[in-house]
Amino acid sequence: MSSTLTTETWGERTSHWRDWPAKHLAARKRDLGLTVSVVIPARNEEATVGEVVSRIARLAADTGLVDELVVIDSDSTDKTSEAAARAGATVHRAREVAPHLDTFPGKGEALWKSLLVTKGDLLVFVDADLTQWGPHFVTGLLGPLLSDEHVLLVKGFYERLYRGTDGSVTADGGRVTELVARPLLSLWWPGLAGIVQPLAGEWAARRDLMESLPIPVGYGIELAVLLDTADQHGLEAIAQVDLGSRGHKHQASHDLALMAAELMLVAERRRGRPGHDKGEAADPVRLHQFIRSGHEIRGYTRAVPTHERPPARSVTG
Ligand SMILES: O=c1ccn([C@@H]2O[C@H](COP(=O)(O)OP(=O)(O)O[C@H]3O[C@H](CO)[C@@H](O)[C@H](O)[C@H]3O)[C@@H](O)[C@H]2O)c(=O)[nH]1
Ligand SMILES: O=C(O)[C@H](O)COP(=O)(O)O
Repeated sequence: MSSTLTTETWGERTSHWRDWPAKHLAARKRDLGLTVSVVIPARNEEATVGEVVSRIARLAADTGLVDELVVIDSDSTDKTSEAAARAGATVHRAREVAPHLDTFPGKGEALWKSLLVTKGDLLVFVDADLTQWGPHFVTGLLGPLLSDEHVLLVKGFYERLYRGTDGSVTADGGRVTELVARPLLSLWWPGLAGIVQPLAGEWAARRDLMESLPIPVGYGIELAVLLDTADQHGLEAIAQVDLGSRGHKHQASHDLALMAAELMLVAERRRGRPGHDKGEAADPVRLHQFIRSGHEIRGYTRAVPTHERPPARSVTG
């Protein structure tokens, strides 16, 4: 089945997960002699991480497509590590990986640390808070990497389900994608505007690529990797795959504002603001927010994570 996306630039680099049967991929992987690591970053995801791990572990056992299944516990205060290990993952705590390199909170940090403890030639990233998804996310993302050596980065895309507080489900998810990422790309990187889910937490990349890029420690990682890959390797290095539908645990809009600020910072740096080169820590950036309490409006600020890790290859030698 082909994807229905027909934009001129992206049409030919867009596929559907059904285009990539697991059996064919496993044979191709064997022929190429490549190994695959699936990495799941998780902070306080004890409710969902076990199911995500166990379904991918089953795919690994059934197909031989996954050589390593790793959860990076990102400073969880619940039983995420235990649930992930019980379900069959190898678990590392982000702060305990290469402790001499210090530690930062954040998803980007978890994925950067994963580069120091995994071995796969191909890396597949899957979020731990998924509620609607399937192991076809993994096979779909591997398809373009196993079929075309010029592809370095594969982004998943899907219908974004949104579960309201009353339990109703609509296709209105992806608030930061719609309100920040898409406008940023359309204004400043129109060549990338055909990426359907630029912030997708489900994506795959070659290790060589990942080890060559600076990685923002927070939620800027997806946008940074997309922009830097396009900048250094061209749009030909990027493919995307239709993965169907995806549901996940939602953050409050108020918290997503921090993510939005992180994305704007990543974009601003890559637009070349003087004195804010890639990978350089900026001055502290604070997000100003307000809470109403009775008749009072109270202002407060939160720190926006600004740090970017250097390319992993610079610390692994
Ligand atoms: O400090 C953190 C925060 C999150 N996570 C994990 O990262 C994944 C995604 O985090 P989540 O808070 O669910 O992000 P979303 O609100 O869903 O944000 C979307 O947009 C982000 C910005 O591009 C992407 O990083 C996410 O993967 C994508 O789902 C989950 O498994 C989290 O447990 C960590 O490991 N450490
Ligand atoms: O991609 C996004 O915009 C964020 O993950 C938020 O998604 P949500 O609005 O579906 O929670």
